[in-house]
Amino acid sequence: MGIQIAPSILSADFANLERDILAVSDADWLHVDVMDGHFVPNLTLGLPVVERLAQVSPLPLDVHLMIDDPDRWAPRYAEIGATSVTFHLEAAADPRTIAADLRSMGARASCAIKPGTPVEDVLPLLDTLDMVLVMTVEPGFGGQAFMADMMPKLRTLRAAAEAAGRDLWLQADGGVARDTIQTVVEAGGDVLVAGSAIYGAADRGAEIGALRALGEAVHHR
Ligand SMILES: O=C(CO)[C@@H](O)[C@H](O)COP(=O)(O)O
Repeated sequence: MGIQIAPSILSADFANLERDILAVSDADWLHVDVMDGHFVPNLTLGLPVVERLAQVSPLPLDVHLMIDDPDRWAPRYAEIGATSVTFHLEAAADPRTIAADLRSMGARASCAIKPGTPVEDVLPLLDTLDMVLVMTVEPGFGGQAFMADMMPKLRTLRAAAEAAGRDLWLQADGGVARDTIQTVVEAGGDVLVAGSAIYGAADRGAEIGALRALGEAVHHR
């Protein structure tokens, strides 16, 4: 499996989402941050908008739910066409059932952990998951500084997946840019979310290409 570049539309122009989605069509996945103003101190978009994004996006939709009660809402995002649905472990009442529901609907089941959540908390769930998202900033906002001290979590997860013979996707989200992407890939990350790095670039396609080349140069799986 090669690395996947996933532009985060949190850094796009929300008045021109279709235009800004088409501007990153050289990427692999489209990362959509759903925030509810409760689980995180920011509010973005919800089901009706994501449903339309799924219809206009040429890329598979990678939905990151930063919301309370993912047990109720996560399957709804699979229903409207998300390819991956990530829920936060800290918000989930029954993560195994959420993951099973997502898989039964044909979506990739993914669980995220915030910087303060120990990686050990997600390890018992790996058999139910297709991806784990390691937050490399506090969730809520784009443009924050990358937390290199999250890399041991990626290493632990990659080692656990390999020991179990699993092709687990490992996503890193927050502060991923040209100067940090190789650190993430070396630690075992293979799905790289980048918001400000891509949307802040004058040529978004070129930035995606540059990030991919840097990541591929150190990717050994
Ligand atoms: O989930 C989040 C923030 O909570 C991210 O997806 C951000 O959108 C990443 O933005 P950058 O750090 O790449 O600017």
